[in-house]
Amino acid sequence: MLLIGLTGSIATGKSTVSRILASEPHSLPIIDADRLAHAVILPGTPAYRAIVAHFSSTTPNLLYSPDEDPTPSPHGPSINRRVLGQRVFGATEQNQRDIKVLNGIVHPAVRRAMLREVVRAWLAGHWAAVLDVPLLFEGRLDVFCGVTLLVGTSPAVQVQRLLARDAHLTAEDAERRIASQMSVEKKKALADVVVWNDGTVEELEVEIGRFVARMRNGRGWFWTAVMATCWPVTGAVIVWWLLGNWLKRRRRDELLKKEG
Ligand SMILES: CC(C)(COP(=O)(O)OP(=O)(O)OC[C@H]1O[C@@H](n2cnc3c(N)ncnc32)[C@H](O)[C@@H]1O)[C@@H](O)C(=O)NCCC(=O)NCCS
Ligand SMILES: Nc1ncnc2c1ncn2[C@@H]1O[C@H](COP(=O)(O)OP(=O)(O)OP(=O)(O)O)[C@@H](O)[C@H]1O
Repeated sequence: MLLIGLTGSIATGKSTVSRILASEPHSLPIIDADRLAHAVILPGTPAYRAIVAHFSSTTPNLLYSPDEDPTPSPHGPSINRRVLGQRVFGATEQNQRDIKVLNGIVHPAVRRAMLREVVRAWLAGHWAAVLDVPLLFEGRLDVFCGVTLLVGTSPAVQVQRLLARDAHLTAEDAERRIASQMSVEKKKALADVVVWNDGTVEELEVEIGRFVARMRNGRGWFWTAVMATCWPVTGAVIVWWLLGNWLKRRRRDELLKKEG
């Protein structure tokens, strides 16, 4: 099964691309890291307890009051993600420390949940699955993907779409969220395929259709049959390919370092 690592900065169109890939004629399973990150911090989970223990005493209104809680639970009040986002996204040293702590709590749980969904997609016999992960390169999850697909927009379109979608964010909030991610230029250097999404959704659908066709054509029936029936070959190919991906990523990191 081909793992397609889908990434991009905030509001560049990952969910829109995911929707295209999930619907006819592609019908691919989508493993959405944002959705999983929300699920693993619900009341009663270990990540919830760790976040409350670390942030609640210094973050007013971190937890919803019972009458405002959008997802009431018998395990306790939900975390107000808007409030937590305001606490951790930003350029100050305190923000950097906070996001590190939050990532350290949430990311291992998300990775475990992702692995479970990948196995489920594979058992269901899909030819490919999409890992929709905003922090694919930052978390080095690209190493596990057969191909990485970056969705990009120009900065002006990105801010305009972000503010139109998330009306509660101010222009300053938007800039802070964008600033807490790797730059688009760097992501472009790390991605295998780049799709530019400054145009219409219809134009995006055509681009994605071309990308899927290329991926399908690249999968020879002979190797697919050998991999499906001969486990030692499958194991050897996976190890070989992981090593290749790791080396490719190292080369790209070195190039980026040289370019400063
Ligand atoms: C801070 C939180 C509570 C804010 O929740 P909120 O619902 O307001 O935003 P949401 O989760 O939908 O994220 C929107 C976008 O923000 C960006 N973003 C989210 N987390 C991070 C992060 N740790 N670093 C940089 N950008 C991030 C991504 O582009 C994401 O698509 C939430 O984003 C979170 O728990 N983040 C830490 C976990 C994480 O890294 N999630 C990203 C996928 S693993
Ligand atoms: N080509 C397009 N034309 C017009 N609007 C678009 C286009 N692509 C995406 N949008 C809109 O831009 C907003 C951001 O897109 P989307 O939610 O897909 O981005 P995202 O990368 O998944 O965001 P996030 O990082 O926050 O999860 C949405 O409101 C979406 O409907």
